[in-house]
Amino acid sequence: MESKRPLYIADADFDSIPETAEEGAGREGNNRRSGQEGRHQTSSSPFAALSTMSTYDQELAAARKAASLAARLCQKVQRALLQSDVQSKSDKTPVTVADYGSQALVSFILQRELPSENFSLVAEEDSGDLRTASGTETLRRITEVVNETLANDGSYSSTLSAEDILAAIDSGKSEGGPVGRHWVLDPIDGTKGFLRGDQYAIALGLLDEGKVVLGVLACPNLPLASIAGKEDSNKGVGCLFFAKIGSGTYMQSLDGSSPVKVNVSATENTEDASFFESYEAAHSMHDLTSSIAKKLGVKAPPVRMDSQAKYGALSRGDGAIYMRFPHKGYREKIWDHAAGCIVVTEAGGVVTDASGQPLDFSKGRHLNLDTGIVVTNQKLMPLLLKAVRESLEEQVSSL
Ligand SMILES: Nc1ncnc2c1ncn2[C@@H]1O[C@H](COP(=O)(O)O)[C@@H](OP(=O)(O)O)[C@H]1O
Ligand SMILES: [Mg+2]
Ligand SMILES: [Mg+2]
Ligand SMILES: [Mg+2]
Repeated sequence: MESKRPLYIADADFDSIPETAEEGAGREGNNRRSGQEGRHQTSSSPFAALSTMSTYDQELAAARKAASLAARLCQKVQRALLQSDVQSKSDKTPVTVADYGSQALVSFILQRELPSENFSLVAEEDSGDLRTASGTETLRRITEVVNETLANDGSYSSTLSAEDILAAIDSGKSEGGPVGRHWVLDPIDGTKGFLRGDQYAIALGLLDEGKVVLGVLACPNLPLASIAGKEDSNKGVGCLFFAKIGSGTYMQSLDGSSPVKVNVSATENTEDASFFESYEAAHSMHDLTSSIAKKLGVKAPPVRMDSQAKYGALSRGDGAIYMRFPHKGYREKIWDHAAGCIVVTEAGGVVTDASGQPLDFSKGRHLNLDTGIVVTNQKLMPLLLKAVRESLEEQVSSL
């Protein structure tokens, strides 16, 4: 049964946030910080900063609402996925009714909640294929599922036409860049995981003058409890991670439980540090990450997972390292990392390219990267970068 409760999340919700993730969710996992030694705790209450800072609060509330509602849409489509809901894009990657529907819904909600003449959205999908004769049925399904989701939520009285849906999707064509504010959206990150019934995420970030200032990750198939050491990690109602610059990272269940603050693993011991990587070998070189893990003495096998759910899981200490090394020639997109990056950094982690440089989200729709992306805590990063350097050198010399 779908809940009909509107998803609007007011600032007052922060009043009930418990002090730690353990308190709120009764989670397992033994490799996290014992106390709240987070960088942003300047007062006895972890929420003082949130309640006094007004910057980006409205934007964050709108982003949480948009991502939560988009997650409901995706869950509905995933439950009843039809073969006709899946298309292939010109670059041969898959796209579904849910990718388009999620993008239309998030775009609609952001524009409704935050009316602005300067609305700018950098998003993955466009309506090109939907405007062709073969896209007509897909567009009908998208329109239907978006309107059903809006009607079930009940906060808006609007019914969107097929033209409104196309326009909402195409608002995502912005080029982003270093000036002004730009929303960055991956309506379904990990479409291949979504199709397999595995992990996927709705990833929404906000850039202000080229920097990510807030991020929301809705992960409908990620359990609220730690997945560290678990075989079956696809249960429960799903998680919503959110972070605002200078205010830490919080997690709540997608059905609206109280948010809890999360922190990355504090482990300083590489042997205990399990690592995440893409499930898809085509997205990241598994042989290279295996050589890096070996140099670090990592004992556990890699945790292979689709989407930015990896950043979410890392932000709460389910594992300590995430490595991503695309095959030669691939250009990373900003929507694949913007939300995940701030979710991890606000939880005390570090995200860099393979040479240790921070990711630069100000260059347009792509990231200009040196080889790969690595993520871990501050203590482990120098060791990880050293192992990466050595493994990359060995890879070059073996050619
Ligand atoms: N050859 C490739 N190398 C690296 N990443 C790729 C790729 N082809 C697609 N991707 C990206 O990898 C993302 C999924 O990452 P992951 O492997 O962590 O699940 C995809 O996001 P979408 O699913 O939104 O298209 C897509 O942007
Ligand atoms: Mg895609
Ligand atoms: Mg993606
Ligand atoms: Mg996507």
